[in-house]
Parts: sequence; structure tokens; C-alpha cells
Amino acid sequence: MNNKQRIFSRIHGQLIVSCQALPEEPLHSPFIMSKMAYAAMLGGAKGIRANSVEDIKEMKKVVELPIIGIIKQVYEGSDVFITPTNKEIELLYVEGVDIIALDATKRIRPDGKTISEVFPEIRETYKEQIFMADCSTYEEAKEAYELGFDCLGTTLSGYTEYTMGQQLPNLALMEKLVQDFPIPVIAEGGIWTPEQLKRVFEVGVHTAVVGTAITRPMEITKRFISAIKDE
Ligand SMILES: CC(=O)N[C@H](C=O)[C@@H](O)[C@H](O)[C@H](O)COP(=O)(O)O
Repeated sequence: MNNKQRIFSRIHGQLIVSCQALPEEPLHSPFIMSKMAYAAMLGGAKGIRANSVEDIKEMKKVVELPIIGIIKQVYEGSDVFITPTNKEIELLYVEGVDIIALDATKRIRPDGKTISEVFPEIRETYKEQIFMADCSTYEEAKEAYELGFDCLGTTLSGYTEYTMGQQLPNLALMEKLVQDFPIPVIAEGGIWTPEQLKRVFEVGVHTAVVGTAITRPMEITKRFISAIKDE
């Protein structure tokens, strides 16, 4: 088994927990995120998705699990913010993460280029690195597959201008990707309940990422509050 196969087999059929808190969020802190990751591991998660080199460094001290690394960085003039440029890819590569995830939507990147223009060089530069395509549509996932991404994620479904309002988790998209592409499909985005998690595995995804429902207490609180406000 090569490294890529080993990583994909470790997360197959398992839960990945996304532990992220942006600077404007109450839990923003590498220490707190490392504790989140540790709790997720004790709870049975078999992978962690994390944002920023600082958080990843802290997490590595306490968890021994495959990490999907991203760097969220907003640049003026572009809506692409998940590992948007070569700079963030290089930082993640130097830090060392099992999988680097990046925006693979059709949107124009901060350097004015599209994913089809930039990915061939990235693929060539980091030959052994596993790359996950954060997509919002079937067409984007198809493009990502053809470009040589190693796995396809539904991360951005519902978050691009042209997919806004989509019901999440986007089971129909997951199912189509599973049917049409022979590389791992990662269910991500809007999985809020254990039942939904079960459903995404039933459509055949390789693994699934749950974030907010586990690691964003403010959003979880809001959800409970809205239940009593509705009454
Ligand atoms: C759209 C976007 O920025 N998604 C981010 C990607 O890393 C995270 O903020 C999400 O929490 C993650 O995708 C997991 O999804 P959910 O939190 O819905 O389980």
C-alpha cells in the first residue's frame, strides 16, 4: 500500500471532524482547537479537518490522526477563500498535512486565474501530496477529477453564489459524484445530525466531515434557540 492508499483506507467509512474557529469566532485559539480535536479523537473520529498552520501545529501535539489542512484567507476582489493561492498551499505543504484541501470552484481566484489554469502546475510541483477539491457543483467536481485531484468534496455546495439556498447536506450531488468518479468522494457541508451522517454513507461516500454541529457551540446554541423561538 502506498501512502495515499494508506491515508484513504484509514478514513474510509469513518467520521472526520472539522475543528475550526475563525479570528472573529469566540473559540479562536490553537489551544482550544487542539482540545476540540482531542475530544473528537476520543469520541471516535478518525480524521481532523483544520484551518491554519497555527492550529495544525497544536493539534499534532495531541492527535495522531490524518489531517485535512486548509488555510482560509480572504483576498480583495475574489470570493475564493479556502487555500486560495500557492502561498497557502506551500505553507500547508511545509507544515505537512495528509491532505491539502482547496477551493476547486469555477470562480476566479485572487491571482485572476481559474482552477484549471493553476492546478496543473500545483499537481506537478507537489507530486506526492494528496489534494482534496472543495467543490460546489457536479461540473466543478468533474473538472477537478480531470485535473488530477485525489478526492472530491461537496464542501462548497450551498456556498457559491450559484448554489446558494441548496438544501444541505447535498445528497443528490454526493450520489452523482460517487456514481461517476472512481476516486474518493468526501461528504462535507451541513451534516447536522447522526441520521444525516448515516444517509450520506448510504449513498456511498468514502468518508464524511462534520464541523459546525460538533465544534461550533455558538451555532449549536442558535439552533436550539431557534427551535423555541419558532413556537
Ligand atoms: C463553506 C465553508 O467555509 N466551509 C468550511 C470549510 O472548511 C468550514 O467552515 C465548515 O465548517 C466545514 O466545511 C464543515 O462543514 P459543516 O460545518 O457544515 O459541517
